[in-house]
Amino acid sequence: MFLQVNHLEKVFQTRFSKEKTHALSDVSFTAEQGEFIAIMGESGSGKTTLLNILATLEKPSNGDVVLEGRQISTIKEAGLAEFRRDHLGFVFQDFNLLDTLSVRDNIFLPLVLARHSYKEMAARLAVLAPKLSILDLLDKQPFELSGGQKQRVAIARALITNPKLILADEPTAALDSKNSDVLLDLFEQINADGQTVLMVTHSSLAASHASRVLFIKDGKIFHQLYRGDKTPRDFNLDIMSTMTAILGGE
Ligand SMILES: Nc1ncnc2c1ncn2[C@@H]1O[C@H](COP(=O)(O)OP(=O)(O)OP(=O)(O)O)[C@@H](O)[C@H]1O
Repeated sequence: MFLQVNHLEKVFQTRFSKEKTHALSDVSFTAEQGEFIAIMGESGSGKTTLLNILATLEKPSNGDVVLEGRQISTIKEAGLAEFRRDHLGFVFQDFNLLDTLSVRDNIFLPLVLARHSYKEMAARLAVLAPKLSILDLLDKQPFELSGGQKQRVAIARALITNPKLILADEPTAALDSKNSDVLLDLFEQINADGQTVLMVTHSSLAASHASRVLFIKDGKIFHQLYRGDKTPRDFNLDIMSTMTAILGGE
């Protein structure tokens, strides 16, 4: 099994108050390599917390995550940056591009940190840039780009290391429908190449491109839907009715 998430629990307690928040109470699921999974649930249901635990940015209060046989909570603090760099790709809502670097150097950054040669970086970018339609943006600075362009650059940066697991938090939130479609098509293509995508989204339209949708409610997996041979349009209707059931408290 590529990814196993076992009984994750996360309790937040702020230093100044005794009040505890159970962000996750018991989340378990598994994922095969090459799946495209969307995670949905109402605001505050724990989606970002789940993604942050998978990203090794937060530690669970209980439970564990096993990625390709490796229990990620046992990785020492000193090894975490390297683990993230070598195994994970991140696509977040705020693009986190560095304005002092060109677009090309922003994309190369993870590979520079991993000490890859310029030749190798250029070869990988030559494959990715046309797919993301960013060839003519490479010499610009991030502040010269539109939101959709920045997002595509951030995606190139996430993909350039060829990560097996891509974690995306609301990747279409800042995009118009055309750019959202480009991004979602790309995620579908990535899956065909064997990479696994886990995407948190509020958009049923975005989720309808996934092969499976997990719904979180009260800190647990409330329901899951498989796309099967449904078109995104039909799958979208199923997703919307499940969301209505969750919001309606049925
Ligand atoms: N660092 C933190 N300290 C304390 N409480 C937190 C922290 N991070 C999240 N929480 C709480 O945990 C719960 C789950 O938050 P989380 O951000 O995971 O939800 P979400 O489903 O991603 O929400 P949204 O859809 O609004 O982004 C919320 O009640 C939130 O207030």
